[in-house]
Amino acid sequence: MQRALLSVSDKTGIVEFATELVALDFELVSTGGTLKVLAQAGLPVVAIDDVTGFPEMLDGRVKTLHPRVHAGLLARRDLPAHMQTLAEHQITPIDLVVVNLYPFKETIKQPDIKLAQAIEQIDIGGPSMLRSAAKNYVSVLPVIDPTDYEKVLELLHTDGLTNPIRKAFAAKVFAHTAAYDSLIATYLAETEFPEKLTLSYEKFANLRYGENSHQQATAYRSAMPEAYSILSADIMHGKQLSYNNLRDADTALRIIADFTDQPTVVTLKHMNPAGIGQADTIYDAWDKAFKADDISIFGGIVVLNREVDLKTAQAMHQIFLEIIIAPSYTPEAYAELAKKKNLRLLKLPFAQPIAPMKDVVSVLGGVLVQDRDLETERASDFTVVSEKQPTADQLASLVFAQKAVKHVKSNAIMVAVAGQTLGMGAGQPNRIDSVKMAIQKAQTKVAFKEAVLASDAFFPMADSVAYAAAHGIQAIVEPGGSIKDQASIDKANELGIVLVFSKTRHFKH
Ligand SMILES: NC(=O)c1ncn([C@@H]2O[C@H](COP(=O)(O)O)[C@@H](O)[C@H]2O)c1NC=O
Repeated sequence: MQRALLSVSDKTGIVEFATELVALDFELVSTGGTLKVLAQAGLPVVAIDDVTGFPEMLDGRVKTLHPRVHAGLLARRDLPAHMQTLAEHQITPIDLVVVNLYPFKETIKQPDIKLAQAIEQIDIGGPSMLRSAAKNYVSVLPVIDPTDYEKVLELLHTDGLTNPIRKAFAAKVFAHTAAYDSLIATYLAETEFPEKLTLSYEKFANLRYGENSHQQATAYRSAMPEAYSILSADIMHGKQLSYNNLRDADTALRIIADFTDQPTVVTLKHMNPAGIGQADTIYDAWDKAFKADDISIFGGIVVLNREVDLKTAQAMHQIFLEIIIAPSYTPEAYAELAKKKNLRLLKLPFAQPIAPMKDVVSVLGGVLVQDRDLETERASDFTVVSEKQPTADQLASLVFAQKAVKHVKSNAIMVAVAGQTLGMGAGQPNRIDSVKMAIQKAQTKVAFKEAVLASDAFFPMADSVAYAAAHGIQAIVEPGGSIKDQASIDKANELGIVLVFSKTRHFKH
């Protein structure tokens, strides 16, 4: 007769599983709550106290932590000395361990949970048994997941528990206990940048491929998911998002989060905003965003921060788009947009701000961890450094341009008027080229005569100010901080334009 030890917090399917184990001639051993459920179902079960010779004690902190349990799990069946030791101490080997852990994650997700309550949900005995069983997987099968019960029964019935299959169960245990401990470590940590970085993510979806079709990829979601995340969005229509879609959509969500005060639309391609429009209605905001760059939007992503109405849907329907993300759609708008089979319609509430978590990027051989850039500047953060003062309209345009340029890949330049981007220079290795690109694009727009220019970082020399002024820009905002700031200020004064320092740099690499 083989022995199975069952000790589970999540009792889903345990009675059915245990019934089959009894039919397979297993002797069941169990801890308090699990024993009660099994006994109530009429199953023969030995109490853990009768195995250890000790009562479960200290409010359940010690139940299975005993040599009679762990020697029974860890003894090597192929070593006569080990089996002799078990016999000397009258310890019965354990062949199957069915354990799932105290729900620590679910506990800390609850609002207002106290540290003492969380600590009581740190499982000690369960992971210990699982680890012992997993180390000795050749002889002991650890089962951690109720969705595996059926598979385990089939393997037991068919004598299919080969060593590679047992090893896979062991690996699942160590991944699970590592993830469990990682959450505990993060929860208890007193520092944001610990000596050992342990991150806990769970498989979200296998992706068709990565950035390119020869790269495989999978999306993982944080074990503590954020509400405001592309991975939390409801895909109402269309197929699964690709790797590039997810990155682009994530960028779009980060951008629109900085524009909550008015109906706003962001169009996006290749991680850069193609256009940003703000207006009193969502249709007008769409119209401005679309007209900001009606070429780049082709095949792009649109994110809106208000309900999509029919008029806006009809306008968007004219264009080939990959994804639309909005907090809601009127039924008519949804019906209009859903006519396109391949267009993805996503729903995500925009009430929550971006969580002040860390962003992680990989480099060869490591990762870099930093705070998210959640700074946005208001007019009151600006210092006018030119002799010429901005008008109220220019100030509003400078604030809008500054918010927009933060989301453009460096070296970033944005030419805009309040409520509409007009031209962008993105990702050029020198700033003056970005200035030229942004102005060239913006010049084709009617609103250009009112346009201002924003730069994500300081101008290293006065050439950008000179070029902008020569091409009709009347006001510029940049963080300042260059040793040559004075040259830019002098140039602005010489050419009679406004120069404002925002103080905060917004590199985005
Ligand atoms: N303290 C121990 O020795 C111990 N042994 C097993 N457990 C856990 O107790 C739970 C099951 O308890 P019960 O059968 O009483 O409902 C399982 O989640 C199991 O992982 C323990 N609890 C916490 O560490």
